[in-house]
Amino acid sequence: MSHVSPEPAREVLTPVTRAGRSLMSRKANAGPLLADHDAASLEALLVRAGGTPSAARSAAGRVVRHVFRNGASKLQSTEAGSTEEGSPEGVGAEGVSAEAPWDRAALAALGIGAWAHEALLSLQVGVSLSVAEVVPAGDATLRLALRARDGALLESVLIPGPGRTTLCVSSQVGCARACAFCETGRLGLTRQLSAGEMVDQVRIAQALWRAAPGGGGGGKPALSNLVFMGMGEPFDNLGEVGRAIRLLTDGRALGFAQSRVTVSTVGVADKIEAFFQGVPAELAVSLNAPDDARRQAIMPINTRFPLAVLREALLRALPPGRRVLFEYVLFDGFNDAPEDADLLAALVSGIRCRVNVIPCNPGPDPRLRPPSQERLDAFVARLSGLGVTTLVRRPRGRDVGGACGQLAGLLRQQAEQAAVA
Ligand SMILES: C[S@@+](CC[C@H](N)C(=O)[O-])C[C@H]1O[C@@H](n2cnc3c(N)ncnc32)[C@H](O)[C@@H]1O
Ligand code: SF4
Repeated sequence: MSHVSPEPAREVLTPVTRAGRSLMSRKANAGPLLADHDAASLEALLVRAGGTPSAARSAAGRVVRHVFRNGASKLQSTEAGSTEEGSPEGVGAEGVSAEAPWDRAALAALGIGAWAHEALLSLQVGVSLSVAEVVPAGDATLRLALRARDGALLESVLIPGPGRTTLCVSSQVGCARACAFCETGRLGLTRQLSAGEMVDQVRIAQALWRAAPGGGGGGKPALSNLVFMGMGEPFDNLGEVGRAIRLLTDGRALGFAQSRVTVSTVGVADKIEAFFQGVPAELAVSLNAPDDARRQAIMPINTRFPLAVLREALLRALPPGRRVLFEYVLFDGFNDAPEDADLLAALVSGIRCRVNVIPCNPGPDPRLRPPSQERLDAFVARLSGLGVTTLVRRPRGRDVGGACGQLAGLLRQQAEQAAVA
């Protein structure tokens, strides 16, 4: 558990670019968020405020139910069709408003004593992000550009499916890991997101989806699945990611099933054990190459954690009955030969897993292109033939820059405008 901090960070990690230059100030922020807490850290806060452990636990439980479960039904998107920066067709929202009442009377009505009121009312319960842009793709995917209280821009992607609706959540603004094929990696790291900012991506998406024609109760499946596969490397922000997921999966709060929440890591091997011990979610690991030489060429993380180290860490930490989802982005002529499927099968052998094969989306390096359908089919057939459970992840939202590895759009526009000015 050493990497999963029990307390919300009062100040996020120093925001720096890859060049080490400070980009963002959080001074403008209007105070700590209730959603930065899970029930356990809220309980600890209430003990510090003078409550007994049992009174604090009971009050924390009532508060998370009031704000995140009962309050969720009151969250609404406002002004459909109008956004801060434009009026996309279909779903649109200026913001998300009308949360649960939050004052002394509301707390008293919950049976929470006056001893806890000041500490609780110092926390903001409103959604901390505003909707900057909602961009619908041709395949019904929605790319959501969201603005934090300090002006930082981040993106989430809502992916409706026939049987389920999934939200792709960001864990950082940018990413420090610099994978050659990923637009987010090209940005460098701007700053960490807090747990509350991750929870608020979900709260906003839920409200927008409910308001969408046919969304939510209107016949389309409700938002039920979360994948931490948006901007950023979740294991580089594991304390906040863990706290967000504990709140998201708390039955009194947002109530997502652990089996429907997946965290994807680039392969930060020394945090895998902490993940399994402290985060109630499934694990995905991005492999993307079948040997060290090629992985190193496109993923700088491989220098620190080569494939053998990653494999060893997984074998050691994977709890009984659990399995890993391996992600393998397929690049034409680079890692998609039949012999590469053989190497990949050997790499994952002995690990309970599935492999998700992902045809590459256009990214920063024009030399990395998706394979032909024939090569994709041949690779999948070869891997499956070796006994590896293999699925193909079809690109969603590619036409609006919302597919895997493409999230960076608004941030890059902003940087380009700043360069011109
Ligand atoms: C954007 S990452 C975020 C999560 C985490 N940082 C990671 O790398 O696993 C989510 C997934 O997108 C994949 N990805 C990145 N760039 C891509 C691209 N251009 N085409 C297809 N998938 C890509 C990554 O390999 C990873 O499996
Ligand atoms: S693939 Fe993941 S780890 Fe690599 S740069 Fe993109 S977001 Fe970061």
